[in-house]
Amino acid sequence: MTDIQYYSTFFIISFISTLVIRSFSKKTNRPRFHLPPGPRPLPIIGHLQLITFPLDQFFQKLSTKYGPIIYLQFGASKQIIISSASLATEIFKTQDLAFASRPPFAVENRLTFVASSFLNSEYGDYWKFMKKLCITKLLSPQALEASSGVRRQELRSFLRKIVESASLLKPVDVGLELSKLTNNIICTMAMNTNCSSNDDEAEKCRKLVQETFEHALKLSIGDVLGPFKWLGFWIYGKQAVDVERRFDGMLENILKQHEEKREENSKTSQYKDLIDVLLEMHYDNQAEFKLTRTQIKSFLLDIFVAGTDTSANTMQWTLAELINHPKVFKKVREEIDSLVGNSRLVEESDVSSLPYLQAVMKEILRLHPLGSLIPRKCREHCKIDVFDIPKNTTILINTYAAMRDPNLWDDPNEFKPERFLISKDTQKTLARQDQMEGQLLDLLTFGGGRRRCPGMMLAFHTMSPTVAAMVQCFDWTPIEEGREADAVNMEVRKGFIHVMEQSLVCTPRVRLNPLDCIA
Ligand code: HEM
Repeated sequence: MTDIQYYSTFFIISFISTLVIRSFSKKTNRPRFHLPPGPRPLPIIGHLQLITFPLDQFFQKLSTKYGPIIYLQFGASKQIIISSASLATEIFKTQDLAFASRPPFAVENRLTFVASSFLNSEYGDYWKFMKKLCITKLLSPQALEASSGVRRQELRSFLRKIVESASLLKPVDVGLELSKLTNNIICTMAMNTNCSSNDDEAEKCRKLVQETFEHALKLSIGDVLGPFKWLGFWIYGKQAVDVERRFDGMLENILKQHEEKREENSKTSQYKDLIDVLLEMHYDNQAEFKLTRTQIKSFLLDIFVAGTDTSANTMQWTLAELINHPKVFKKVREEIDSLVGNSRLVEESDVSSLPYLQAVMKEILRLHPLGSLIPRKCREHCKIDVFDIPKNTTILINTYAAMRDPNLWDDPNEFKPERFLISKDTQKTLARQDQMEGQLLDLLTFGGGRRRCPGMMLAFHTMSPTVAAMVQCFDWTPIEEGREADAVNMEVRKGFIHVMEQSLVCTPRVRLNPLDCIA
């Protein structure tokens, strides 16, 4: 189904169904709330007819007219959109607990893994337990230190492939290769399976994660349909169930392989990977939380969905911006050369001594926040500014708009890494100073508060050395429609997340052969 067919179906079904809902609904004595402003809604469909894509840019445009907090209604789905850094900070810091849940996913009960997902879960004991597990076993500073060898090895495999293409003067689908790289890193970190030496299995996993993501977006049509949400499942559910079934099969195999080794390992006190720990919690009747097999699989799917294409797409944006800004590219390269020289490859441990590279990464995360609409649910009735936020309302925090706010950032749409090198006393406003404090930690790109992305440091440990190596070792010529182009097309895909319309394809030319530097 093409995008146009998809959106027309989406529109027609939501229109008909909300019409039906209306005709059956009775008038109730609902409390009167002082809701945020917004455009005048049409009966039944609300603001559906106004929507344009990309969605974050559509909300940004509305916010310039109606302000930083807007109330919108899409069919049966009602939401409040937040577009300023100060209101986002209020949600993430001052009222963090009240906004610590995610909105329910329309058809989650029909999809086993989605129903058990901790990423989408309500705030509560299950979420707390899974988040702790995720951090201690995978994302704590100690776990990241322990997995640095995995990232090093996978980065070298990635660079080898680029050198091969360069020697054949063959264009590389950089987006695809970066997606394989991050997938291999997460696969190996989570499952202790060397994915780059088992390309088929890793590729199967990567495609399944992508399909899961695409189907989840399509199924979100159910939110608009209210009580008729099953219609959304009726149209798209079959494919989603099929993806779940295939993912289940793949993970079941991996769990069985670990179970076979379990007995052996327990005698030899061998290193336990994440799956070993999860299986222990599955078999131990005394465990603090006895995990089901489905919860284990759902947890792994969460880690893949959250941790792979997020970093890959961000790196893709980075290389694209660097190609389009040759002076910045040159400056990053000079910084690396002066620190590292030309006889060894730049390493993860060098990044802390490369301030300009770090500024580039921050500027990319400001301009291109991948999940630019962060979904939260209000757990109790509360107020933002002077407006009522009724209990269970869905909130979308538009980090794309907040981080391009002209009141906070000079030339907000320009790629200017230097802004992150400015000393604190020359910053423009207090709000911005607050945002800059701790630099990495307060970038809204990773959300905030209890639900803030726990993978932020892993993302930096993966992205910074990869980008550094791509700049240190290669020159890149972008390819558009099969021909060399002067610049990369920076168009954003017309959808729900902030990704490039087309995967970045480039011809690499070796400048410093990484294979000569790799022992
Ligand atoms: C550039 C890369 C990444 C970006 C831009 C990103 C962004 C985000 C955002 C915006 C959220 C929602 C935060 C909120 O509600 O306040 C999130 C949640 C999450 N991220 Fe990331 N992320 C990235 C990489 C990663 C990585 C590498 C992992 C590692 C597995 C990861 C794991 C998670 C998890 C588990 C959650 C759910 C947290 C929860 O609901 O409690 N992310 N991420």
